[in-house]
Amino acid sequence: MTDEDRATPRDPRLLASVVLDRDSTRHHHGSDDDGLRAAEAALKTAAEPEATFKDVMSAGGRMTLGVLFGLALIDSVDNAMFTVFAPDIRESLRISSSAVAVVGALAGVMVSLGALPLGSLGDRFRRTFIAGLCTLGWAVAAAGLGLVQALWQLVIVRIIAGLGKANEGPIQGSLLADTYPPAGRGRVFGVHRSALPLGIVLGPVLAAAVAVAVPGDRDAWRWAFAVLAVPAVILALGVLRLPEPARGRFEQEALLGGELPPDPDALPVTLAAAFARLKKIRTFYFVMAALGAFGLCVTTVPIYLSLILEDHFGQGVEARGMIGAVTALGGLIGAALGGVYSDRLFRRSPEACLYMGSGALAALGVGFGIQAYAPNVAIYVVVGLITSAILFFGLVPLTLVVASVTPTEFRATAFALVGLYLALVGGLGGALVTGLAEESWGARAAIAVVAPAASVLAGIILASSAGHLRGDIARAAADLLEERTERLRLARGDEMPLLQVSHLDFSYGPVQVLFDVSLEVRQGETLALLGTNGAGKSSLLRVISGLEHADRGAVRISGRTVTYADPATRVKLGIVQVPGGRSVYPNLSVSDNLLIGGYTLLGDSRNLEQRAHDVLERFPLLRQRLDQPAGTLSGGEQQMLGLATAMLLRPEILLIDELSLGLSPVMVQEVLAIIEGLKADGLTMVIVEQSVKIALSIADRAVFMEKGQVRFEGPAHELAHRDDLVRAVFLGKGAGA
Ligand SMILES: Nc1ncnc2c1ncn2[C@@H]1O[C@H](COP(=O)(O)OP(=O)(O)OP(=O)(O)O)[C@@H](O)[C@H]1O
Repeated sequence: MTDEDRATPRDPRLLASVVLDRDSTRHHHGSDDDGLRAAEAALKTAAEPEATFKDVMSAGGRMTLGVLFGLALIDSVDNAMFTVFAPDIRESLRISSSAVAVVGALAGVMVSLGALPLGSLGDRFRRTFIAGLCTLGWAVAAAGLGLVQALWQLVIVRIIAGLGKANEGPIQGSLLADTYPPAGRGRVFGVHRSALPLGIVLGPVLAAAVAVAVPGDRDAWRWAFAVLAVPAVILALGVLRLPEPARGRFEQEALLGGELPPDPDALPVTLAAAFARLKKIRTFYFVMAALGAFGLCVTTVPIYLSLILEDHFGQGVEARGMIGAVTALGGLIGAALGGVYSDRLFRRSPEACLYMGSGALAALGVGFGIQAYAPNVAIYVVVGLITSAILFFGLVPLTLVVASVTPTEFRATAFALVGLYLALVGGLGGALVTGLAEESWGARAAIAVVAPAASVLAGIILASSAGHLRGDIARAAADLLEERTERLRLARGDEMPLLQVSHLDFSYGPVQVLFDVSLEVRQGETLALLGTNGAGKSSLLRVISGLEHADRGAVRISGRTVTYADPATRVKLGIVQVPGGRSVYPNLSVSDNLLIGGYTLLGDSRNLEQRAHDVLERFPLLRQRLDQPAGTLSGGEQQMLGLATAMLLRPEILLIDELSLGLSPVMVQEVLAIIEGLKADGLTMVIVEQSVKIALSIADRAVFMEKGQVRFEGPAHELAHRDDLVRAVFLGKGAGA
């Protein structure tokens, strides 16, 4: 037993509570806690005993991997066949070589473009349905390819084919992660990835077989693609019948001892919220940066390597295809070894698995550099076999690392981003950099410079994320545990706070302004949010109402998690914010302001007139000015109009920023009278207010914030006696309240 084992409990649930405790200690003391990382490493090993591939298959069933492998294989075969048949397609359709090349690249571009929307859909809807539909579309495109007569038709079918293929990374990746236990995921990803090199080998074989079957036919390629449509349809039907696993089920079982019951009220994750969260997962951020750099090397360099085969070794199209197929065999071996070793290393230590990936990334570019200067074809092929093996050996652990640090709610989006960075960021950059280098120095020197530089840089970036890996895994685990605690509270029928903010971190770009903020507001309560200048009060309100997205933590309304929901959804659930300052359409009349404000936020005109009529009962002053342009209202009247518009939305909880800012004392009294009326009617409110006196006169409870942290929370009358805090607000504002 190692020291690490002794220092951390073996029971996953106990471990997760260690994680939570240590995480909160880290927040309070502001220090990074090594113990947290050690705990999470043990969590991984404790939760998952070593499993044979047979165990892994019996846990998830062979069907899912079999069908998804089949899908990946026909995708790859299709690509390979398109390359092989490119000259025939060119002749049949009487189009130029460059047109065929552009169309050939089109499918790849569509894979990149389609991945993100598909990933986002995959985080919301049945992934088996999406994958099935994409494959059916793909099958239609393959059959259609056999029928095309003109370039534009070719473009359309290849666009459809590319979109169909785009499900592979995000949808199939996340399905695999949720179907097979983490202890065997490396091997599962390895098998799935090996479909790509296998397709490169089989594509030319199938093409040759069809050419033999239809001898002398210039249109043999049409038959080849039509043939491919048959297994595609069968696989599409197969994927539609696959079981849809719950998202994150293995993580839940390991940590919580069972799956969380499905949440029928779960709200869709918005892309913006997923991005905000993902970019704050440091390991993920580093992986993306590394892949951007790696893409410089891996997307365009192989094309220049192929040019070298022609220019320096005089190899024609067929020979080049053959060499491509032979070197792809290395990829098969690499993917298999990558799967076995990444599982083994991850079990031992997640960092080791990461280093395996970074070492492979770095080695690949060096391998390409050597391949570019191969003295003859034989050495070129041998080095090509090795580089192909290294590539697939390195991609598997990366997938495993990404799966382990990303929240399971948007793992498909995370997988989509991986592909996007590699292909678009790296690919476009690679085309530019390698192209410029090739023009100046020739293909060989360009490869020898660009490929090692980019891939060693990628390896270094990736390796330097190792220090964050355990902490990121631990935080993903802790978030899951916290979600479970809240769901249990809800299921038990405990009285839930109307608003709950839990362990919230938030940053503007690199600058963090909220640190582990937690607070609760009960039904009917008025909470004053006080604090020094720049303490983060407005930012907190913006995160609650969804105008900004948290780096970490949760926002719930009546126990329902809205953390990843968009502002409009939150408005519909009753979270309504009255923005600070003058927030009216100045050229529109007061009544139009009300109606438009209500319409844009509600998205329809549901009884708006009636609602406006009801709301105006409270705002007699506005009623007298209904036809007056809002811009001509005084500051206080505009503040009232903002309040009235918010009330039109029938909020469950009203968030008011800077209630009395810039108002005359008389106007303050009028606004306060309205707020008191709302309070008497039982409306729940959070009020950010500069004046402690005003705030404490209407609030039941107060929260005092300083430098992004909650310093005091308690009954309003208690805060009135905390001279230190009250003085801080006075001093912070510099003016009396
Ligand atoms: N859009 C923004 N971009 C970058 N930084 C911002 C942005 N808005 C606010 N900040 C910074 O975030 C921190 C918190 O600001 P916030 O407005 O939330 O504080 P506050 O408590 O409402 O302050 P005040 O009472 O002075 O309005 C401040 O340091 C501020 O400079």
